[in-house]
Amino acid sequence: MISFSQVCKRYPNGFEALRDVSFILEAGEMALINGHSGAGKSTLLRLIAAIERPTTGSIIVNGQNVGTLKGGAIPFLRRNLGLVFQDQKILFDRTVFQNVLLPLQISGFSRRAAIGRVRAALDKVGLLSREKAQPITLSGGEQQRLCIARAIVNRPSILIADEPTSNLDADYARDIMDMFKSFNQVGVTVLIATHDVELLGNMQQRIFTLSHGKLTA
Ligand SMILES: Nc1ncnc2c1ncn2[C@@H]1O[C@H](COP(=O)(O)OP(=O)(O)OP(=O)(O)O)[C@@H](O)[C@H]1O
Repeated sequence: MISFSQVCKRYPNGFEALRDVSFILEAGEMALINGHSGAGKSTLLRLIAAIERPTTGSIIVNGQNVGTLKGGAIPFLRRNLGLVFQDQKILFDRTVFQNVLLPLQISGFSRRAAIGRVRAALDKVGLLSREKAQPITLSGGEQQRLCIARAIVNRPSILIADEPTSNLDADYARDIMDMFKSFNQVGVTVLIATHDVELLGNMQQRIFTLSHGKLTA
């Protein structure tokens, strides 16, 4: 469950990116965050992952108060979060398999225990047959799938994605959205920021709209 209560985020330069934002996303729900460029979508997602801290208000993620979490507890919070953020670069000097293995190695899995999980994650995103490939040989849509495999390999209870369909054509974008829906259908809580209004037209999910840092719907 993700709960925001009267959250404000003011960056050090004084800019107020989020103002009095409150909402609850129940465990197992899926929602989209829509809004103009600069509306605060990425800021909201970064707060959930404790990449940024709220200035005021409280943010509860899986029962933990993320705003006051000590630095040492953050890796444990993130283990339960699958993050698909644009600044998480693919490692182009490693294979597809090795890219997905990395989060498990960081979590301390033995290679033997990790192999099955990596293959299961690649299978879910349709990239199992490309496990030995170099990421540079993947299409844009396949690279995005690789990022998703990397986000889900830890089997997180919450999946958060920032503009996961940007730069993809409509068919690929639909595929990626269908993938998120299928994760949600097996119980994962999913929150996706997108400004792709065309995509929103096809979605049955809850939609939060941000405008100049305020939740308007
Ligand atoms: N570290 C920062 N310091 C100062 N201002 C910031 C910082 N990060 C973001 N902002 C500002 O906060 C506002 C919200 O940014 P954010 O990236 O959350 O918007 P967004 O809705 O995700 O936009 P986009 O769709 O363009 O990615 C913007 O005006 C941005 O310039």
